[in-house]
Amino acid sequence: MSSRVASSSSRFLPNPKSVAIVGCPFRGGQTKSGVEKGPMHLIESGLPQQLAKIGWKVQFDGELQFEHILAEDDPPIGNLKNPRSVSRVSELVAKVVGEHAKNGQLPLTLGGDHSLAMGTISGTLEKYPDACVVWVDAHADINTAETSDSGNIHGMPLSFLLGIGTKLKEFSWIKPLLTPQRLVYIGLRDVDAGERRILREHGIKAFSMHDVDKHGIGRVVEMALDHVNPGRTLPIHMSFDVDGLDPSVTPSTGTPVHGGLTLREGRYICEAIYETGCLVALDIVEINPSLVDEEAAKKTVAVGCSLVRSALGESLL
Ligand SMILES: NC(=[NH2+])NCCC[C@H](N)C(=O)O
Ligand SMILES: [Mn+2]
Ligand SMILES: [Mn+2]
Repeated sequence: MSSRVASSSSRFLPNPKSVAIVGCPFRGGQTKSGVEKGPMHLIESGLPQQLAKIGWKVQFDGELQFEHILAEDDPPIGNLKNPRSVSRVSELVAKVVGEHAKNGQLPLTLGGDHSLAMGTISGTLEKYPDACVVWVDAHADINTAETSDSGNIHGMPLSFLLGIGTKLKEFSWIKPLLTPQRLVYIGLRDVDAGERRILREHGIKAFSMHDVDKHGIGRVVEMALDHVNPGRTLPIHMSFDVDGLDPSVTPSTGTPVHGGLTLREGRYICEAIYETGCLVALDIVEINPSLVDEEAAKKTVAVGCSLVRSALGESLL
């Protein structure tokens, strides 16, 4: 079994295994405070040491500093909240993630809210223009300024990456390099009406919780990969929103939705992606330690760490 992993893992995984942790204490893509504390909780609960223990060389130089680039005056554009801050932070994240990828490291981005994926995926596509995206989430995060009811940009990163919706000069740094065939979802169960339309019109493949119940997680991951990465030859960026898991597993998150993935299903997704040997970047986002009691926050952080370890090969040693 280890030889299977070793042979396939050489395709894109850095050798020796080297991960660069990008801590992003950012909350401007949504309105609840606390999600900016997610990265430090993951770090302080021992994530770097855990990754070192499973054979990774870990670089972590402290969290990214955003204060100096946050817009002092950031009125909504249309209904978009904090648009300039979201844009500037993501642009910085894109640079940092892109540089780590070019250095041959696997960038591991700790959020922060999911608007950061505009940056992380842009950074990945700089180095790997043909990368595909596996998006694990309760939500589709593909609203445009026109379809979003909330105006929260964490519900929109994919529309920017795909170049769907009105172009805004504030976000003109984003190259819409992602194509609808290179994106696949797992775990969806709270998709807005406008988002359904977008998914349908662009033929974007999504595996909802209904599909997980019907086929089982093993088959769902296989079908998802067959869709975006049929020969397992393309690099994979996995963007994991912890609200993809059931709130009983990850209670401490800003937009929980019942009926989600079990802990094992979440970890299985991560293990299966690792097993392809194609993982080049990983995001873990939307842990908000301030929303529930301390015990539930701790539990959510511990689950976040376990997802990362699974995606970096812990269970397949
Ligand atoms: N990354 C997230 N948790 N996104 C939640 C998005 C919820 C809703 N669809 C919205 O646009 O506001
Ligand atoms: Mn979500
Ligand atoms: Mn999300």
